[in-house]
Amino acid sequence: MAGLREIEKQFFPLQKIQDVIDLFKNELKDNEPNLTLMSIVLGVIENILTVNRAVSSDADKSNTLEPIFPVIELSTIEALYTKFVTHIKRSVDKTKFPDKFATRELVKIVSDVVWCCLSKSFKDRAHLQSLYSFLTGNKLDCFGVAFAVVAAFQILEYNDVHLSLSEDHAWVVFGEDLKETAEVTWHGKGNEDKRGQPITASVVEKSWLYLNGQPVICNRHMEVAAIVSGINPSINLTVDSVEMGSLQQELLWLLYDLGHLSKYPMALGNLGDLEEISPTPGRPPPVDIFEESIESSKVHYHNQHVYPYTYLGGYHYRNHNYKKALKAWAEATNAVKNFNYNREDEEIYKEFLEVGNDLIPTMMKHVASENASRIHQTSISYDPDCYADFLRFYDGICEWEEDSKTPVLHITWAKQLVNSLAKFDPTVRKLIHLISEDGEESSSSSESDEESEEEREIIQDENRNQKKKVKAKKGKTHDKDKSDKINGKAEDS
Ligand SMILES: CC1(C)CN=C(N2CCN(c3ncnc4sc(CC(F)F)cc34)CC2)S1
Repeated sequence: MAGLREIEKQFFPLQKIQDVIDLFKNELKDNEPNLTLMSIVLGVIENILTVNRAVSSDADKSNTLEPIFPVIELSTIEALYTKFVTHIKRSVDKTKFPDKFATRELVKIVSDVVWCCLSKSFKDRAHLQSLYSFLTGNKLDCFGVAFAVVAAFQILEYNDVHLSLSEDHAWVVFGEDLKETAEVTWHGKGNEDKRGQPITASVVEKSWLYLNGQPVICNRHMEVAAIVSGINPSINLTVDSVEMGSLQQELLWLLYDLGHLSKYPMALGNLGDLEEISPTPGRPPPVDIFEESIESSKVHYHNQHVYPYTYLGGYHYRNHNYKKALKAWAEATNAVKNFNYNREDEEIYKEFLEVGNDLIPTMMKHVASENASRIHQTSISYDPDCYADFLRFYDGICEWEEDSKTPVLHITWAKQLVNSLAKFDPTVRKLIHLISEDGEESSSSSESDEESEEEREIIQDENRNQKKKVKAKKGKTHDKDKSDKINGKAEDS
C-alpha cells in the first residue's frame, strides 16, 4: 500500500457527515478498503466532537442549532497516514518473509511494532480505539491494538491477517485458510499479555471470553464495521455528541445495506441502541434489529453469543416492557450456561450481576407499586410466564457456575433472589410446572394425580385468561416514554 490514492483525495476537505459517508461508500466498493485511512478519519472527527470540543463562547450559543461538524483537511489526514505507513514499513523487513501468507513470527513482530510505541498510562479510557489515538497519543485500548496490527498487515500487503472478535477480546487469524490464531493484545487488568501465542482448543473450550470457538472472524469489510461500531460518541458519562452519534448511525446503515453486519451481532446491537435514541425514518424499529442480532448469533455462531440478548433485555427494561425483558434475560443465561465462568469473564459477570441484583429488583418494586393502581392480574407478579422466565434466568446462572473454577453466586445474589421471589404472588408460584431436562415432570407442590390434572386445567384457564387480559391491556397502551440515554459499554472502551 503506497500513499493515498487520487480517488481518495478528491473527497477532501470533509465538511459534513455526507462527505464522510461518500468517502466510506467509495472505500467499501474496493475489495481492500483502506483501514488505516478510515480509522484515522473517524479518530480525527471523534476527537474534535468529543474530546477537544471547540468551547463555544456565549455568542456561539445563540446558533446552537448549527451543526458543529469540523472541516477535515487532506493535509491533516495525509500527515498521520504517512506517519503510520512509514512506521510500519520501516520496522518490518519484508525480504525476510518471502511467503505470500503471514507467519506466527511475523505476527509477533508486527504486534511488537505497535506495542513498543504504547505509553504505559492506563488504557481503559474512552476514545483510545483508533489509529488517530495511536499516532497522536501513543495510546490504544485492547481492541485498538488488535485493529492496528490488522491495518499494519494491510499496509504490508498481506490479505490473510484478519481481526477475530469475541464479546470482550480481540485477536487475529492468519495463514492459508485462516486456520492459525494469535494473541496480539492484552486482556483485562492484571493479566500478563500472551502476545504471539496461539489460542488453543483448551483455552477456547467452554470459555465466554473466546466464545467457545465461535468468534466473529472479520473480512476487510467487517473490519470497517468494527471501527464504525467502535466509534464512541460520548463526551462524558451523561452527554453524547449528536453529530458523532449520527455519523456512526448512518455509517452502520451503509454497512447494513451492503450486508457487512449480517454476521456481526454486536454491531447490529449497537445500531439498535442508536435507533432507540434517534429513530431513522423508514428503518425497522430497534426490536427488529435486536432480533436480527439474535438470529445472526443463532445462524452463524451456534447461539453462543450472550450480548444480543442483553441488548434486547436492556431495551425492554428501559421501555418498561418487563415481561419481554425477563424473557430476553432468561435467554441470555440460557446462552451463558454452556460456558464455565473464569476470572477473565468479569464483563459478562457484571452484566448479569446488574440484571439480577439491580434491574430485576427495581422492576419488581416498580411493579409492586403499580399493582396498587392497576388490575392485579396483568402485572408480572401474577404472570406464570414471567415467573417461569425469572426461574430460568437464575437456573442459567446456576448452570453457568456448575463445573466452573471460579464461583459466580454469593450471598447478595441469594438475598436478591429471595427478595424478588417474594414479589411474585403465591398463586402464580403454584401454577408452575417444573420439567427437568430429562422430561421428569414435577409440580411446584406435591399432590395426587387427579389433583394435578385439576391443576393442569387451572393452568390452561389461567393462561387463557392471561392472554385475554393481556390483549385487553395492549389495546389501551400505545407509545412508551422515550428511553433515557443508553448507558452502553461505550464509556469503557
Ligand atoms: C448489551 C451491552 C451491555 C451494550 N453494549 C455492549 N457492547 C459490547 C461490546 N461492544 C462491541 N461492539 C462491537 N464490536 C466489538 S468487539 C468487542 C471486543 C473488543 F475486545 F474488541 C466489543 C465490541 C460494544 C458495546 S454489550
